Amino acid sequence: MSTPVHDDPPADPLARERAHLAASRAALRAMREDVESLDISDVTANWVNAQILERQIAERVKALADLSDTPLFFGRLDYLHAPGADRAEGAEGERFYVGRRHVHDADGDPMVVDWRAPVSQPFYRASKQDPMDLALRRRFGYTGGDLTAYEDEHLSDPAEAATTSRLLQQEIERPRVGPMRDIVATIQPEQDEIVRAGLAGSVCVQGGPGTGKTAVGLHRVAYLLYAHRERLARAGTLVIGPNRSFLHYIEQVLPALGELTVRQATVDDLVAHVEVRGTDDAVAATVKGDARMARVLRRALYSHVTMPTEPVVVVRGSRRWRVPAYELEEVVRELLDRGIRYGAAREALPQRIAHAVLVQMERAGEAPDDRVQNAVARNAAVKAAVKAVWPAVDPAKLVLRLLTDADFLAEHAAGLLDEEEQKAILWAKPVRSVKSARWSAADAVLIDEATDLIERTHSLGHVVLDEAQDLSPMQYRAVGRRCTTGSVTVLGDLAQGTTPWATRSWAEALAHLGKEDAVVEELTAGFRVPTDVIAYASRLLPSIAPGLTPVASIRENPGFFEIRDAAGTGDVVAACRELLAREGSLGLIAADARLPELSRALTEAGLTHLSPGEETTRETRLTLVPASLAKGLEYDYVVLDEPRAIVDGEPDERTGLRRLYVCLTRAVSGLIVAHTAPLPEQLA
Ligand SMILES: Nc1ncnc2c1ncn2[C@@H]1O[C@H](COP(=O)(O)OP(=O)(O)OP(=O)(O)O)[C@@H](O)[C@H]1O
Repeated sequence: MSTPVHDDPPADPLARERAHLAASRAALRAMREDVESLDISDVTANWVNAQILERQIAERVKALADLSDTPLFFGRLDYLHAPGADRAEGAEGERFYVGRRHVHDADGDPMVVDWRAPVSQPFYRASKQDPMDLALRRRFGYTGGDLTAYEDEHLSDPAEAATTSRLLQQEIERPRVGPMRDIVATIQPEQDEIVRAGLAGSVCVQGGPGTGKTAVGLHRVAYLLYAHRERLARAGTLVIGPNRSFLHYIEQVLPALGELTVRQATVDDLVAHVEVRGTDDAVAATVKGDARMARVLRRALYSHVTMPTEPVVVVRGSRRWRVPAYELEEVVRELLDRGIRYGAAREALPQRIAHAVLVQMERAGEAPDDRVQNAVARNAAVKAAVKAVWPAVDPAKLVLRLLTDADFLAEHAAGLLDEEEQKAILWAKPVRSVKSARWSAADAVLIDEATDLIERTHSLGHVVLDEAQDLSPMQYRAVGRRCTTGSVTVLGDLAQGTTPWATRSWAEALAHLGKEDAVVEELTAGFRVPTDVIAYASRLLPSIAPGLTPVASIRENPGFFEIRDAAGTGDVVAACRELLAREGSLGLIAADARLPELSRALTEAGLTHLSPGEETTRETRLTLVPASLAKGLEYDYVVLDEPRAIVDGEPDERTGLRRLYVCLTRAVSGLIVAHTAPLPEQLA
């Protein structure tokens, strides 16, 4: 519950602010009605244009919807001086209401300015040290859709001491239900710097659990789309997350910020050239994910190029033109040296050979034009030469051959992969075709690399890569080639890496991405996990990521934290029931292998439960979460079942402890750790 934090002076400023809210709502309604009533019959000459325009109008109407549960503005800024015309959306005013979207009155004067506009920036960044020309920053508190409170900071008044905002604190401590929500009203200065970093540069954020990495990444996309709308509309933006349930969890944040066009995908989605039906053991997957594989693939691909030994003889009319083998070789070498894609060079080769023929024709006194050159390039003899020298290669077949033909692999992996490594990735059984092969996720990444060697991958304007620490070098390369001409925001936590190939340093990761010049920022203020819980989980840090700064929780509510001896699943179910009596969502997190037993126990006890990615509602607030899917998610309360089993579920102790660190850091308001087996020594 928000309460007025301010004693209302007689003029009742709260009533005035409410009046501004009502007027802004009316103005937004008028803006929407304007768009709805647009008559496009005069301006559209044809049906296609009309369809496009209608769709744009429908989207605009949607963007102008007044969502009753999200406040139209959450802050007010009173400048000491009117901001310069170059900086402001409405330069003549000195007072601005900051909200999710721009609203103007009938004269076009701003009633609410977009949080992403330059004039809104001091709302997030101004401080007593640097008031940014603000006389007043006002935050609003809402109950339901009603404006019920406000809180002032007179940043330029030397007599007023700096305070922590109560409304901000209440917002951070609010219980969580359902999917992730936006944080526009409470973005912190260090977060805002990342959100508003320029489009040209890449940014890498290292941050412990709950420091807002995902939130920052999503708000950064929304900001970039605002600041560079046209460029990004052309080039496209993409958010990459670790799995479906995570993407479901975050998918509503951008639409809530008015951004409907951003694609969200997993790395597996990006490289889906073949159907993935197989798996690799850890050793094979690690070798396949190693950056050395890129060189193996390049060598294997270019082994198809052979130097010509025969001349090309082109017959035209009564004349024969002969390009000798040594001259063809020069052409091929020049194409190899230029470093263009395999496929592009293959396409250029016929024209190069034709050019050599044309030079001879000219020497013989003929005056051939472009049409002749094109005809020569299509000549059967030229085509046959190209096929022999620079054959077409199918990327999946190339990878298939490397994984099934020991000699072929040995030839191209020589000096790169040792014998053991080669053996690890060779398929045990012969495979007949690309279709029948049981491709693994790592294989699909290899095919993607080969595809890119042949044909350049389309590059986007901006890519946000979340939970990056789990990517293999080859996966980083796959992401990197999707933003060669754009920039990337990399978000991750080295302590939460749970793959055998997990990232050891951000410098290494950025090199694989091809973004060595990215700035690495660190976030250490924790918004999710209560102090006692994060302190407990941080005991694992020296074993899982020595050198990382532990997260400092900024939650004031100490939360609820208990470690219990459990006699069996009955006690785990009892702990769930106990926490369900409180407000908010509940996650029961357990080792993957323990899920069937726990699911049965919950059902028998009459507790309906969901799977991660399914939306919690007021009626069903319990989700049964396998440890392997807990990453990135959060619940108001968590019951953590049997830590030892979570550690033992992983191939090695360090990965196990990292998985446990992830699971321990999902709770917002409270955590019960229920164990029968002894706890790992770091936590005992
Ligand atoms: N400035 C903020 N104001 C209010 N809430 C915030 C703020 N920053 C982050 N949060 C909240 O803290 C929680 C954790 O944020 P988020 O999931 O982005 O963290 P993360 O760093 O990605 O965590 P993890 O590493 O565990 O995936 C979310 O509920 C988010 O909304």
